[in-house]
Amino acid sequence: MSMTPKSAYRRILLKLSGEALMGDEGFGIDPKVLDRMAQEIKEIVESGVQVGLVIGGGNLFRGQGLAEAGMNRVVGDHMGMLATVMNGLAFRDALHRAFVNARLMSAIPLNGVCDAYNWAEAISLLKSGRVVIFSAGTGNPFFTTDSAACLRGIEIEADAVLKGTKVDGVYDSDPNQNDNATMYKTLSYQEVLEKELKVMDLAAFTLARDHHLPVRVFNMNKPGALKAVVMGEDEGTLIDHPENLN
Ligand SMILES: Nc1ncnc2c1ncn2[C@@H]1O[C@H](COP(=O)(O)OP(=O)(O)OP(=O)(O)O)[C@@H](O)[C@H]1O
Ligand SMILES: O=c1ccn([C@@H]2O[C@H](COP(=O)(O)O)[C@@H](O)[C@H]2O)c(=O)[nH]1
Repeated sequence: MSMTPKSAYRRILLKLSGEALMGDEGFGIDPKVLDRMAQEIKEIVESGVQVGLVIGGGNLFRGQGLAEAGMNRVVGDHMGMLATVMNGLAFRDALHRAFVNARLMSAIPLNGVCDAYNWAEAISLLKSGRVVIFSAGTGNPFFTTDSAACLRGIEIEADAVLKGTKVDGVYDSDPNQNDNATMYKTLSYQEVLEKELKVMDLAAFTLARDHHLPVRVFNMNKPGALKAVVMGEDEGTLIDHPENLN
């Protein structure tokens, strides 16, 4: 009988911060971060977990920032969505180098570059053990990749959205602004809304709440944290309905 520990999830939607892909660089992608994350994903795929992936674009472009600099917001958002395709291309390449089978889909069709988003095909690929990267967000301006993560997470019937970010979890205030910020181990969706904690934008968050999709926030820069989350360990912050929290 196998003594391999069992993972807590059958299928996950993993959201990785685009900003965290910069590593020590000021802009763009640090290959060291890509390779480390690819290895961590390889380990969980080999343990039998199906992985859908959404990557942010904050290391390259954000529509809001571009609009503040004078650009049309919709054009800026288009650039932001294309930035997530670039991150997706780099990440698929890193997964292939790590011998992980991966497919890249885009909500904005880019013939000859990657596949167009197709729900049924994504489910079939996930079932066959491929990592599926969902890029170009929702395909619409005025949204974020957190909304895309929750949307795709619901569509693929993921057990949870695992949000990899640059801090250890959700705090009572921004830990990058306040040294005395305290981290929560668990939170209900309602508490997040009442305390106005910055976990995700409201559109993403209410989508998760209304579709009973748990969200776990963890630090993607902490080696082993993703594995710990997938094995059901008490890593980061879990957000769910109160009846599902201990
Ligand atoms: N209450 C809070 N708890 C945790 N982090 C917080 C909180 N308030 C603000 N933050 C900030 O939110 C940041 C993480 O945000 P998030 O992961 O959504 O964004 P991102 O890095 O901008 O992602 P992307 O690059 O994909 O757009 C943290 O680095 C932290 O400084
Ligand atoms: O559905 C979406 C998703 C994203 N965008 C634009 O892309 C950037 C990058 O995404 P982040 O979530 O901020 O990392 C975002 O700021 C938007 O400008 C979008 O328009 N629609």
